[in-house]
Amino acid sequence: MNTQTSEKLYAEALENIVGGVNSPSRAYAAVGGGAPVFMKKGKGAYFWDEDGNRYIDYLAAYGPIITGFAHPHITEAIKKQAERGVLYGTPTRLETELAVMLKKGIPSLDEVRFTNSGTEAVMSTVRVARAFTGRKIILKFAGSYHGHFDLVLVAAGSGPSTLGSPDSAGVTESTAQEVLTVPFNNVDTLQHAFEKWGSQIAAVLVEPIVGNFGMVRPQPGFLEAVNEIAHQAGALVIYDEVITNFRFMYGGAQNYLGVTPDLTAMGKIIGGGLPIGAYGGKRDIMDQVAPNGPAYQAGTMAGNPLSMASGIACLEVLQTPGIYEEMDRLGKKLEEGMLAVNEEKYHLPVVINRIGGAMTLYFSSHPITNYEEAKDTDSELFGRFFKLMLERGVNLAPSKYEAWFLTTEHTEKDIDDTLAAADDAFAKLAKG
Ligand SMILES: Cc1ncc(COP(=O)(O)O)c(C=O)c1O
Ligand SMILES: N[C@H](C=O)CCC(=O)O
Repeated sequence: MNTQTSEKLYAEALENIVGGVNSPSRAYAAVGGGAPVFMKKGKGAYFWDEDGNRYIDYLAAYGPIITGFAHPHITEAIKKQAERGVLYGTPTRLETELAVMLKKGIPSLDEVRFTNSGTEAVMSTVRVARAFTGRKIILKFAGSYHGHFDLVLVAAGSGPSTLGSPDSAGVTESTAQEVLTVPFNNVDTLQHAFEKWGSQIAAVLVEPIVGNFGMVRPQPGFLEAVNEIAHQAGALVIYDEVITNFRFMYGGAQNYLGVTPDLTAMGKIIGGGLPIGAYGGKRDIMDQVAPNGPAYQAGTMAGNPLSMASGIACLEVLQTPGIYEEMDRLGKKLEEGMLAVNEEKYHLPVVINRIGGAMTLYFSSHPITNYEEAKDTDSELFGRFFKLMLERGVNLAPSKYEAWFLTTEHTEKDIDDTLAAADDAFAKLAKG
């Protein structure tokens, strides 16, 4: 495969953009290095790089592109809005329209507020929880990722853990002291943390289904225990649904699992690929937010008409009957196909965690239920697998900690082609 143009563009980018990328996850540091492929255009489940190579894509831009690239309904909505102006700095009917759609999908939202990114959304929920409870400490789970504001860059997963910097430089010791980190899926340590610090904990911040040390389900009863322990101590529960909202069904992971938080942070899919974040929850808690209450949060671009129009169009597409069932069916076929071919021919240590159309393949001989187990998987094998798949025209996220996302545009043939690529890649790995 010729990737000369990507290599040239990467060299130029390195001269001008720190690390050559605008988000560290996009570098290939965790998969053996080299120039990331530079994409030029995308359509449906495929994109094409600057050298004209075509890839079946499972990155989905780290999750937002659930309807595939350049979906006609979303593209049309963006075009129409762009012609009317991209930003007004006034309220628009689009904001209420999207807010109502979010509320219909996720019934725990009495009121919402839009932001420009998932990071801002989570950051705002933390501020609101502190304002509401008058407490300082946030308890979160090791290896989860909640964006890049200071507080959540303590023991953070995804990009930070991939690059070996889960505790970012530049985060002050006093900020780090405001965070407690415990293992996911472990009620005992959660209970102990609350026994010691309970009266100072403002909120538990949790990805209800983890997407940032791979896809990891909560064990039965775990999220119920989180609610019970937190509420007993007077703390709130915040779900970070930036990855999971509208991912497995038309609603949140909270609907999918049947558990309800006090506050929810959202992002990615709800903007249809344009920058967005949102947060919401119970009315009495959300009424802490300015102009109703004393917790300030704002944004020049927040609720901008382009992101609203794109988000509305994306959620309209996701209301198509059967769409989530089909992503689940194709995801299952991909999961079972890779496991079967490996078991039959190669016997590599492969574990796949899948929920609907989102999955992670780990090179591991043990199940993955928490961050420690995700760390203890073979990074070197994953790096080689990633490159072998890329050479065979299949694009994955360049990290063993990220998810593969199916879109509404992947077809049976795409899955068959991906399975053929995986068969080939496994064969090379098995040879050593
Ligand atoms: C669970 C979770 N929370 C928050 C974020 C931050 O969102 P953004 O990158 O839009 O700031 C991400 C991803 O980046 C995420 O996966
Ligand atoms: N896993 C992260 C979000 O979901 C990756 C996004 C990024 O860091 O660019």
